[in-house]
Amino acid sequence: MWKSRALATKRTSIRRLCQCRAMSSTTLPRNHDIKIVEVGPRDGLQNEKQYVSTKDKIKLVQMLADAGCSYIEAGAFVSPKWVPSMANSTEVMEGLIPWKKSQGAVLSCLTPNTKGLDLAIAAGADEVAIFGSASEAFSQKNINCSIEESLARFEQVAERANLLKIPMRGYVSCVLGCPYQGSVEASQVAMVTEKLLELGCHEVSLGDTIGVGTPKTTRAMLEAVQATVATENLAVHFHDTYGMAVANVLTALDLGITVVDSSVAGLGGCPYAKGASGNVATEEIVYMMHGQGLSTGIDLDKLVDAGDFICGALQKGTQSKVGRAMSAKRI
Ligand SMILES: CC(C)(COP(=O)([O-])OP(=O)([O-])OC[C@H]1O[C@@H](n2cnc3c(N)ncnc32)[C@H](O)[C@@H]1OP(=O)([O-])[O-])[C@@H](O)C(=O)NCCC(=O)NCCSC(=O)C[C@@](C)(O)CC(=O)[O-]
Repeated sequence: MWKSRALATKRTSIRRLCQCRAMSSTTLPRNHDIKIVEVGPRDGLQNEKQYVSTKDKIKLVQMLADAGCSYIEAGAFVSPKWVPSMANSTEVMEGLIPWKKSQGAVLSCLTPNTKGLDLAIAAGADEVAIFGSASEAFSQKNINCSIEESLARFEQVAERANLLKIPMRGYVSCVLGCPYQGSVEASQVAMVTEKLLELGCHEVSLGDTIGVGTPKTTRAMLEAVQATVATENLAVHFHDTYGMAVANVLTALDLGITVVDSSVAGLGGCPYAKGASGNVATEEIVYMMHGQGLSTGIDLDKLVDAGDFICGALQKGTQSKVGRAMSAKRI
């Protein structure tokens, strides 16, 4: 009984994955089974106390692209008073322009308002991202306005981005819990996701900002969102605070979601979510996906090199178990 149910679930997941591959090829060019959005240079570094120079950020992006990362979130055009570590995003993006001409990687940046959008465009961003929240309290702390006000701000960003044909991604934070208000309703996650898609986002990334989700809560939340939103427009973004991130990614994959955000060396954390640890490490996701027979386009050895490089610059060890294991083997 259990076995046949498990088999039926597996078949449904594979069918969903195939449908998803077929659909995504009509929206965005995809050469691989899994699209990994490498968020290390932004989400990974935004919370670091240690100053990371423009030169080192540029080198990190280049090493990630060389490892095969084709989608890299390289910076954030947010208030430098709120997030000082992203203050050199213009210099980073501009420094990458000569190199970018010969590369296929899409470089994106966070843009909370039209001021951020203008700066991102001027600096040569290929894609921008607006970021909302499913939690009212987190929205106030993170971007200093209510959810409703944030959507009005994003409407202005979207109007201009759509006019200029700049692809726009959306984020919904706190999809499985909020550091300030506790539980978050899945219906609220679905509502904000739908609004961001209506504004023209090609993809919305669902963020477990404080990493409290388990496979069970992840499944329930994703199924609630999938009831109103097409699977091919969804991405997942897990922080690994309680060590559940890889299991949660696998749950999302089982539900047909093939876009995953992750951060090299498991860097990261959110300045507005105390105690939240880094994003799931890209090394872990690549290792797992390749082990599942799914392609990512990423060379794990070169990815580990990129992780070693940035950890050296930060003078700290990697948070990636795969990274640690592979480095130990090399020695
Ligand atoms: C949204 C604002 C700007 C509102 O901030 P505000 O203070 O309400 O905005 P304001 O319009 O009153 O402006 C205040 C000052 O900021 C400046 N300003 C205004 N906009 C910009 C801009 N775009 N770039 C640079 N400067 C800007 C503006 O010019 C002014 O400068 P002043 O006149 O005082 O010198 C602010 O709250 C902010 O920057 N917040 C940063 C939030 C952030 O970056 N959080 C971390 C990323 S989100 C996240 O981590 C979650 C995610 C995406 O990873 C998913 C997940 O994990 O769940």
